[in-house]
Amino acid sequence: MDRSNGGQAVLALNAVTFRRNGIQILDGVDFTVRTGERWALLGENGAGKSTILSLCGGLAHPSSGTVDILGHRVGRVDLREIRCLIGHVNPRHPLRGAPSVTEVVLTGITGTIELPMRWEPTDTDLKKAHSLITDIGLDSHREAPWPTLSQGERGRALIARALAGDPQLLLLDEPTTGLDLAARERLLETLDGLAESNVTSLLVTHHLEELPATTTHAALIRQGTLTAAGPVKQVVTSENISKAFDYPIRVTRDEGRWGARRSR
Ligand SMILES: Nc1ncnc2c1ncn2[C@@H]1O[C@H](COP(=O)(O)OP(=O)(O)OP(=O)(O)O)[C@@H](O)[C@H]1O
Repeated sequence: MDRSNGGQAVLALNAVTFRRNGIQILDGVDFTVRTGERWALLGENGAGKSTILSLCGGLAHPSSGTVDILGHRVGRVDLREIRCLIGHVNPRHPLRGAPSVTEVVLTGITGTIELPMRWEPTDTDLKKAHSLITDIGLDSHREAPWPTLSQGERGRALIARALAGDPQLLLLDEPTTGLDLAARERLLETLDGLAESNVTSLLVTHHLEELPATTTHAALIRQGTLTAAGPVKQVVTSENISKAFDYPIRVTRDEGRWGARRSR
């Protein structure tokens, strides 16, 4: 396994292409995410971000090239085995009925959308779920039914759900989309808090303002091709962002957080 830069490769994409219905969606995508790194994947609408995330989550196979997830080559192993090592935070998480926050978080342990019939959590499972709920600041909503939660509360509950499975990799698909200012800041605080436990993560977003301050690396994608990838300070620059979005943008950084304005 590749260990350069000190960390083990958690994700390695090499010369990845992805085609659907005769359309080339990804072309020659290369990047490696190592243990403890927190990556952001940025690009305009339709650039191919979600497609990369689904390859990284073992939800799709590349048309050519290779994808290695936690040392497993996609195509050579049962993808279900890989998926249980990954926490996938998807704001469009499909949920029926009205499970409580605790029940939703417990589904991170069972690896299912709903709690399996006749499955009972052990005391350890419950303690773990409750401790994660405390960590994300939802103690007072522990037994609240899902439909009554705000979008921000759901976002945080889904992060707790993803962590309940002790993932070796966390994938976050636009986790702050649609949140109000305070809810977004709370969620970013939660994500920054995860940095202390050295969780390896890959977060997809369109907006620089939605990058956690603890982001270590970034990849920029335009029309299915990476235009830059590497340490965040080198990648998230006015020049690189303007190129990726094909628009003149001035990038700012203040107290660790990024901002973007049209450059004049
Ligand atoms: N099954 C498919 N058949 C044809 N085209 C597809 C298919 N799936 C995705 N695409 C196209 O591939 C491109 C990349 O889609 P993807 O969802 O990965 O982009 P994205 O960067 O996540 O976009 P957004 O920011 O808008 O969510 C888009 O142009 C999309 O229309």
